[in-house]
Amino acid sequence: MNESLDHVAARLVDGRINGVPVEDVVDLKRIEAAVREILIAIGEDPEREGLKNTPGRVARAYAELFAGLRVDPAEILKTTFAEDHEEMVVVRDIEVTSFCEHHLLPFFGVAHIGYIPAEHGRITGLSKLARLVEAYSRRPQVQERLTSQIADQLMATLEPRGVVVVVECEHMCMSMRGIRKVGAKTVTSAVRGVLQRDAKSRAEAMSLILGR
Ligand SMILES: Nc1nc2c(ncn2[C@@H]2O[C@H](COP(=O)(O)OP(=O)(O)OP(=O)(O)O)[C@@H](O)[C@H]2O)c(=O)[nH]1
Ligand SMILES: [Zn+2]
Repeated sequence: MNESLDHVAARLVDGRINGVPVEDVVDLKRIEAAVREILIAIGEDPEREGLKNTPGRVARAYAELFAGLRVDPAEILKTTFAEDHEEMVVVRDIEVTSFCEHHLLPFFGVAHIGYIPAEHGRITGLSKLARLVEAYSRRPQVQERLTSQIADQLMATLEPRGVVVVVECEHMCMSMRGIRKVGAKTVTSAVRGVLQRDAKSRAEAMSLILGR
């Protein structure tokens, strides 16, 4: 299987995800067999008209939904620009759709990312922040890890003065089943560098991020 997809806005087009054949992204046959087994186990008939093509569909959907596992997030941040901007850059409301690794049910919401470039440092293209979110969310996840992985990758690759990441999501495993609390939002944050040390900068970052 391919180690890496060249970018992450994973979409299945003509049997390919970002140009990579779908069978190189996941083991389609294995997923198909497993889904067929699940259908039998829940008491369904996998041969009936409506379900006949379901194992194949699920396999192709999983290739798209878990494509982040084949992406090297450091690659995404390779294109940078030298810029003397030593103030906060914030991209707010980046859509998140991911899968809780405990139940393989979706969680979804938004991520907000802020960073302060280093003195005479480098900035990244704004879309790369959203691509980073995609790379880490298109895999089995927990929200806390998603949040800290984004922050840590930005620190490691861009070497900024500070980073803050806030993720707000609703988890289907809490609303569709189990405790069944629809609308409960989980908010996680990861703060790194100067923003961790300096309460005033952190407060400014948070007010920009939360838009209040
Ligand atoms: N910390 C954290 N927990 C999560 C996340 N997604 C799902 N969970 C929780 O993972 C836990 C798994 O708990 P278990 O007791 O092993 O599983 P369960 O019996 O299905 O739990 P219930 O959901 O309480 O019915 C649940 O409390 C979920 O709410 C996440 O992103 N972060
Ligand atoms: Zn869950």
